[in-house]
Order: sequence, then C-alpha cells, then structure tokens
Amino acid sequence: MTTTARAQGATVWLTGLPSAGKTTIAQHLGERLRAEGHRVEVLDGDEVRRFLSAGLGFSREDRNTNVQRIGLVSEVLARNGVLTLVPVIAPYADSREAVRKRHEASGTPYIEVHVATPVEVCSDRDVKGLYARQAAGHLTGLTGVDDPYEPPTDPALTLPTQTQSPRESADAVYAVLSERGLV
Ligand SMILES: Nc1ncnc2c1ncn2[C@@H]1O[C@H](COP(=O)(O)OS(=O)(=O)O)[C@@H](OP(=O)(O)O)[C@H]1O
Ligand SMILES: Nc1ncnc2c1ncn2[C@@H]1O[C@H](COP(=O)(O)OP(=O)(O)O)[C@@H](O)[C@H]1O
Repeated sequence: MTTTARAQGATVWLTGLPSAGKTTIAQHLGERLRAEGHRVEVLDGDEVRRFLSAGLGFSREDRNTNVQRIGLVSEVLARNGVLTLVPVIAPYADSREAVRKRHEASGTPYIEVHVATPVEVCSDRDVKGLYARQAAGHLTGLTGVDDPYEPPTDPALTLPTQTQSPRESADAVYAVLSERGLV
C-alpha cells in the first residue's frame, strides 16, 4: 500500500515491564512500516518524559497523567492517518482502559500489545541498569519489582519475547495490523 492510497491510522500500544522489548519492537516495526510508505510516529516513553511529561515522576498519579497525555497525542495522530507506535509501560489497567475509550469515542483503531517478557528475563537484560539499581537499594518503585504492573486481560496480542527475535516479535504485530486491514 502506498501512503496516498488509504491513510488509515491506528495506535499500537506496547505495554510491558522495563527491558521487556517495547522500544526495540517499535523500532523494528516502524522501520518496516516506513519502508512500505506508511506514515509512522513512535512516541517513546523516555522522550515523552523529557518534554511532554517533563517534571512527572513514577507515582501512580504521575504515571496516570503521563499515560493520558500520551493517549491524547496518539489518538490525535492515529485519527489523522498516522500509524502511531507507543512503547510505554502503562502499568495500570484503568489508565490503559481510559486510553482505549478515547480511541473508541472517535472510532480510531487501538491495538493493545502485551510485551510479556518475564521479569527474570527483563532483569537479566537490564538495558538501563534499573534492576541493578533497585537491587542495590538505589531505586525504589521499579515496575514489576516493587511497584505494580497489572497485565492486560484481553490484549490483541501477547509477545513472549524470551522465545522470539526482535524481528519475529515485530512481524507478529505487523500480522495483526494486516489482519485488521490497517496495512
Ligand atoms: N521506577 C521506575 N519504574 C519504571 N520505569 C522507570 C522507573 N524509573 C525510571 N524508569 C524509566 O522510565 C522509562 C519510561 O517510563 P514510562 O513513561 O514508559 O512509564 S509509565 O508508563 O509512566 O509508568 C522506562 O523506560 P523503559 O525501560 O523503556 O520501559 C524506564 O527506563
Ligand atoms: N523478541 C525481542 N523483542 C524485543 N527485544 C528483544 C527481543 N529479544 C531480545 N530483545 C532484547 O531485549 C532488550 C529490550 O530493550 P528495550 O527495547 O529497550 O526494552 P523496553 O523498551 O521494554 O525497556 C534489547 O536489548 C533487545 O535486543
């Protein structure tokens, strides 16, 4: 499909623990979609927290505010024809549900993907050293360790990344977009 043929946007929210693989999958999927001519944006959690959510921490209230802000931006982008990839932890079910409802209200496709890497695997990967810092007592409130993570109960897709390559995980998300006629 070319960009001009049919600009149907969607939000793909990749929820999961730190080091689960959210960012990596979004990057791989984004590259593939761009190569095919789609308009794509990736709303990366770290970047959002530097600008749109600057000043917010990791309390339940701040995480909720962060997720709602990202949900607003992603819905606007998706409604206007952009495939919007959101690799953001979003640990609370009620917060994710509010984002889903925002999309439903405008008839904008919303696809929830659970990057379901076990915490032991995430802790081994420890891409940013957060698990080590938590274990050493230098950090508290780490999602999945000493802060809540409420797994999705009805995701469009669950990815066991511990048994997949990043390419395989990204291709599985692509397959869902394809099944729904979004690519
Ligand atoms: N306490 C604690 N808990 C969880 N994550 C933490 C924490 N402190 C810092 N970080 C880093 O913050 C990155 C972005 O978080 P998010 O905006 O995705 O989190 S949330 O949805 O608002 O909960 C998140 O990025 P990823 O590792 O890519 O998931 C973490 O690296
Ligand atoms: N199937 C997979 N999907 C995504 N990442 C994977 C996969 N298998 C191994 N990894 C590795 O796991 C790490 C995940 O890091 P990252 O994407 O930054 O996680 P997150 O954004 O969830 O914090 C990367 O080093 C990546 O290469």
